[in-house]
Amino acid sequence: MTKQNVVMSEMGIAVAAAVPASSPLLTYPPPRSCSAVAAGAGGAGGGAGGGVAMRKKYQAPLEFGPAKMNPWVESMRASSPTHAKAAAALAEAAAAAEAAAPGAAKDEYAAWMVRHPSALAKFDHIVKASMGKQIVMFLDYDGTLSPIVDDPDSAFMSDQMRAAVSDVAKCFPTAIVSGRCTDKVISFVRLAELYYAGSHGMDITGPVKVSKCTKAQANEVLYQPASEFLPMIDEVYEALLEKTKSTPGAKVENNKFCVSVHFRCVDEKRWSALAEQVKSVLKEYPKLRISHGRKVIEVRPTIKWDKGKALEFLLNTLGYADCSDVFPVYIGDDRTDEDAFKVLRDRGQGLGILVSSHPKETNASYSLQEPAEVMDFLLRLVEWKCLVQGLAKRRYIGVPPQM
Ligand SMILES: O=P(O)(O)OC[C@H]1O[C@H](O[C@H]2O[C@H](CO)[C@@H](O)[C@H](O)[C@H]2O)[C@H](O)[C@@H](O)[C@@H]1O
Repeated sequence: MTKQNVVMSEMGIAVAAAVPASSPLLTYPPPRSCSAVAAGAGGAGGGAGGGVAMRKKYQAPLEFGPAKMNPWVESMRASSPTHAKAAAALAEAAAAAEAAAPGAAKDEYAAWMVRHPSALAKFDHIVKASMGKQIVMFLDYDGTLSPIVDDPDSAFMSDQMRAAVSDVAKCFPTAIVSGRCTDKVISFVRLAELYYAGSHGMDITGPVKVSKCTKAQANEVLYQPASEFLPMIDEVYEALLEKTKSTPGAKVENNKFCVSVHFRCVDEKRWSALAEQVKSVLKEYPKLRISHGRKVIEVRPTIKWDKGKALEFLLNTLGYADCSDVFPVYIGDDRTDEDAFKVLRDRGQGLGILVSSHPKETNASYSLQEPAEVMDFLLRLVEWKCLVQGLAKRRYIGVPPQM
């Protein structure tokens, strides 16, 4: 097996301590009002951190000479947990901060956990809220089903995770929603029975259908709202490849309806320069915009379409438009997943679960620390569903439930 440099999930907690309480505030997403706090975590579709703005922690000031740090880089850093390589230095800084303000980071984490409790700890509460409703599962891929690694082409999910997702899909309609192109994410997940919404929801396919004539198997294409952008995306991909090839470690990934420019393996001193390279290419493409992810800048069409819209499209496709008896559960780790969390919050339906081991401003109601916890949560859902179904069957055939 290829040895991968997996991002350390526990870094978040350690690094949290490294930032003084006076550090500046995060501007994304904008702080919400106190009324949103009142909706609180734990409620179906309930809100997240509310008006309490999170500090912009984990961010040692970057030295880029006299020039100001590129705002794209700043924004990307805000959503990128620290890499294992920086662990030693940050642990040291964390210890120093802990000495300066003992317990501050722990207190902040504890306060965040009150607003975004563990979906495992609150499992009974969650399934109770879903009673009498159809659960529909939405799962992000990178950082949710697979660990974050240096090489995007090697972000494989484990066989155990695949089995858990397969079991979940037997119990509930299930979709994978990813920034990657649909073909790539299908090749990683390898489960024919799922819906896939790749390219940040711009390429939606249904479960595999077998053609009667040719016996060929293919995922049925359901919606591609950005198809007119295909030639432009190919062109900008080539331009970005050319422009960034001088930056060691930079990687450009063609995700069909969008392009990712990876910063993960680039020396942080070069991040601003790389962001400038991307910016200079995009000047020629006013119909494209950017979003940020975990050490990645994503280039995509300016159309009003995102993971939240994809979630709504899939609910409609599954026949749950305007239904009150559906309970969508969306699990994701990244900033682009916030669009989906927000849709659920605004609809007051189901719930969002953020995968993060450190405090982050989010529209999700609950949290899970890492993909391993996501797997536990999925397995518990399956177990619960089997139990409920078993009890229902016994009731139907008149067998008394066993104690
Ligand atoms: O929506 P997602 O499924 O979470 O996809 C978002 C991006 O994920 C991938 O990049 C991230 O994971 C890589 C592998 O662990 C990591 O090297 C990179 O730093 C992360 O940003 C994917 O490669 C991107 O194309 C997706 O947009």
